Amino acid sequence: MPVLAGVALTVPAGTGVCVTGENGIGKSTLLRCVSGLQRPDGGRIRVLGAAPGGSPGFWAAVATTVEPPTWYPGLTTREHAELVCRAHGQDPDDAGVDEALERFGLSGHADAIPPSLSSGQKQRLTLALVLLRPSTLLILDEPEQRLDSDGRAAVAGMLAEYLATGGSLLMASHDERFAEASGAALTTMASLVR
Ligand SMILES: Nc1ncnc2c1ncn2[C@@H]1O[C@H](COP(=O)(O)OP(=O)(O)OP(=O)(O)O)[C@@H](O)[C@H]1O
Repeated sequence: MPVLAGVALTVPAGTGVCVTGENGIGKSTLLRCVSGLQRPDGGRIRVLGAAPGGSPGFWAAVATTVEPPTWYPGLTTREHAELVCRAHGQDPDDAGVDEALERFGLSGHADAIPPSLSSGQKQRLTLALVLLRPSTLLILDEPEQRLDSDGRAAVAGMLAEYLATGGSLLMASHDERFAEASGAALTTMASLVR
């Protein structure tokens, strides 16, 4: 049985869209297809003018948390952030690794390895890493999950800042207040079916 049928969605450049809807309705499947991590049986998906996922250029422009992160054995929180910066051609100091860890409340855990962090701290690190690297489009699956209320407010503010500086955002969320605070337009999964 198809999960998604007749779904149409456009995210204009420089805007944010948040898809809401009940458990199992297909939000993650949609984000996986848009990220090129899952291939639909039919239909057409264009991301930044091309098919998703097929080129290094796509992954240079698109930062996503749709796929759960895996951690490098023995590398600390700070080293993960430095690695992400270097992989994207940024000097970690210029990119503001320490500031990013501070913003995400991870300064005290900079020298810890990610598996030792709490689930909410791991989610903070995951978001810190996608926001630290340069990108044109963020694709986030329930970024608010496992965050406390201060963390949600802080991340919503950072997403609003990302949009204000020209980025585009597609996310799924169960928290409408969080999505609104991030500056994303809310749309229900059901309303996307034509
Ligand atoms: N790997 C898989 N194999 C088979 N079916 C899957 C798989 N992943 C998801 N599904 C099914 O696809 C449907 C949509 O799941 P999806 O994860 O996209 O929903 P969702 O809207 O993101 O849900 P949630 O709000 O719980 O995160 C569900 O019926 C689910 O059972």
